[in-house]
Amino acid sequence: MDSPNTTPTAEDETQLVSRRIQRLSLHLTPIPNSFIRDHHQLQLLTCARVKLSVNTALLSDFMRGKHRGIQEKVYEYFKSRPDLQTPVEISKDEHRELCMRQLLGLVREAGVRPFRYIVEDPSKYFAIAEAAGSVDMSLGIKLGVQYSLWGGSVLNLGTKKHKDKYYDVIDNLEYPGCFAMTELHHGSNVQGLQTVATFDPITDEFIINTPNDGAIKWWIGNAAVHGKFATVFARLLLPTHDIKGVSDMGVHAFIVPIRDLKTHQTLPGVEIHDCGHKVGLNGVDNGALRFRSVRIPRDNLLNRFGDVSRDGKYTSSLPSINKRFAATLGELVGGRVGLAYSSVSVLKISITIAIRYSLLRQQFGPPKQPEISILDYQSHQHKLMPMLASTYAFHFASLHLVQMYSEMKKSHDDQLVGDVHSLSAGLKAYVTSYTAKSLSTCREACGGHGYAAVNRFGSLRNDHDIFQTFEGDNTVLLQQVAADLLKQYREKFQGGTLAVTWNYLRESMNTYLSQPNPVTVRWEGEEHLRDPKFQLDAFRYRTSRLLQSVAVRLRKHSKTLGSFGAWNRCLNHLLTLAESHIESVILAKFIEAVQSCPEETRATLKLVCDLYALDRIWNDIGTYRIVDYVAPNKAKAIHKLTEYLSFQVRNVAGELVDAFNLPDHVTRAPIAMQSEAYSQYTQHVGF
Ligand SMILES: Cc1cc2nc3c(=O)[nH]c(=O)nc-3n(C[C@H](O)[C@H](O)[C@H](O)COP(=O)(O)OP(=O)(O)OC[C@H]3O[C@@H](n4cnc5c(N)ncnc54)[C@H](O)[C@@H]3O)c2cc1C
Repeated sequence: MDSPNTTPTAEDETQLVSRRIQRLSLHLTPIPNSFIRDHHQLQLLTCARVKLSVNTALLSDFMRGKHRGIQEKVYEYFKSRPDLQTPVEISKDEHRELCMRQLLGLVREAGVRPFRYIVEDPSKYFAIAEAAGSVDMSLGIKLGVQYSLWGGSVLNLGTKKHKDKYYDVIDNLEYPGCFAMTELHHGSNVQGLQTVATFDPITDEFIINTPNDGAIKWWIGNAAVHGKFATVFARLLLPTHDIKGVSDMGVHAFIVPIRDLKTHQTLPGVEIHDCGHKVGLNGVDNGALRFRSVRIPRDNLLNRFGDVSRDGKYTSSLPSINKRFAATLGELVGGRVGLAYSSVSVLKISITIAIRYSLLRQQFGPPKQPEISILDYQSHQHKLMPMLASTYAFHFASLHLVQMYSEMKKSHDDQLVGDVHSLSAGLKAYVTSYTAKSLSTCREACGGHGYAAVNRFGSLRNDHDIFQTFEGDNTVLLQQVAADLLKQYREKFQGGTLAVTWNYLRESMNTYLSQPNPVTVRWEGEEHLRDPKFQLDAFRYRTSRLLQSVAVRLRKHSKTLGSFGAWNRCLNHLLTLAESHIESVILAKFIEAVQSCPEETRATLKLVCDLYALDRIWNDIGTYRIVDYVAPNKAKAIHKLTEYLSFQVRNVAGELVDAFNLPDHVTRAPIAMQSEAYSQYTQHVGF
């Protein structure tokens, strides 16, 4: 056995190390868990750079996706225009103007036209938005407000007449616009919006009105400075001849001009204020809007899901207010898809900086020996390696989401629409929460130098933080996932079909809900623990248990508390269920990527995937232990193997971040310019 029972001598250790290197060079030959002893590990790390050989170029090719070309065009454009790069210190007003110039430059000078891809090829649109966000997150969001929110609402909620009138001027930025949904009193609860649009049959116009201060549109991107138009979400009111006088048809979207096209003066009846300096994203001009009987032509109703005729009759292909509301919001999921995708990109930048610096930075070491790299500390590996594995996992999952979204845009298949809705909500919530926490961990992993603004963690963290809230608050979105799972669960027992993402529930619910096999719960061999079937089964088992148990609890509590109260009583359980499900979807996509990647990259990706899976299982080991899905010896083996895999990933961490293929002028942090050691950093402060 490799694992000695007595304390090894220095000679034993050296032999041990050299045998180990031989074995590891044979691409991850399984090694008994007992091999790793804490006191050995530092020795191993300091004596040898044990390394799996990584084909970085091939891995990078596999990762880069089909739209890398247009992303490089974005990067190159900004590299060629240093005057358009955002300086570390900049005032709010300057940042807003710069951000607008960046967008104009990208669209008009570099000829990158995102708008056409919103419908034609969404994956290309997301690739452009991601690259723009890597240049400056404010730019990515401003671009998103213009094209995905304002432009997307016109294309997706309007009809041909709107497209004919607005397409070109949105595309070329002649008409910068806003998406005005949120109000002071209502953000997540969109059905509670109070702004009204009352039809006036005499003049054939809608009258847009803010009935009280709570209905002031708040946080509206592009409103404070640049916007000329806004898509305003308001309750459509039709005059009736009964005692009520009006009939409320629910929330609809209207195009409302807010500034004069020539003079840029605010139009009569519109009052605009600046939401002011924010925690981050100060390149985006968020504003508040109040409307005082602003008249717009009837044609300005975005009438794809509901229309009003000249004589004030309402028509819709959808039978109820709820269905129309769902269809309207359903068209807006693209924003969530984009945020999930861009959040992965932020995580890539952040982990790249942290890992490059952690490889460079040396602190302490064994007596009379050189100092070691901080990434050689087990604690550092524990902070950063599962995060690196998660970044890879999220990369594949978000690509899958983008693919599904693109298919949905083409086919409009009902089942796919439901699936994309849930998955985009879940992934957006899960990934953005994870990235937000990771940004702080990365900063801390870089010590004091991580705190220098030039090294980017501050702005990345501040700019990204709101990703957890806009386009749907994460806690609210996860509830949508849980609600969908419960719906699918009920349908399953009524013999209905399941959407693609939940298919595993039908296939294996019964297996998962039976008692765990008393033999396999004790299996602790590395081969078993690294078997994707074991890993995926463990994830799905947890989701199935959570789903079944919450369904029982909801039924019980709703008898006394009603459905709203019961939901609230089980809320934490529901959120855990949603996260668990999303984790299992992420793992399934990662396993597929391992299976489909080029042969030469498989060992590397399999290693990273195993770390992702086992780290997540270990994080939730209590759940598995409570139901005896995992016996104590197996739990211990999982823990040891997770640490060992972290160590193995550390040995290829540099190559793994290189495979993200982020040029230095995109990562920008001087501490991440590994080839030049500290020279960029010292130059930055004036040496
Ligand atoms: C920088 C920025 C830019 C924005 N841009 C735009 C824009 O261009 N256009 C636009 O229309 N809007 C925009 N928004 C608004 C944004 O979409 C909303 O902030 C978001 O939808 C959340 O709404 P809220 O702020 O009212 O939070 P709330 O809904 O009040 O939520 C507050 C807290 O309550 C919790 N909570 C709420 N409901 C529940 C529930 N059912 N269960 C459990 N917990 C709950 C949430 O988790 C959250 O922690 C922007 C916001 C910001 C900050």
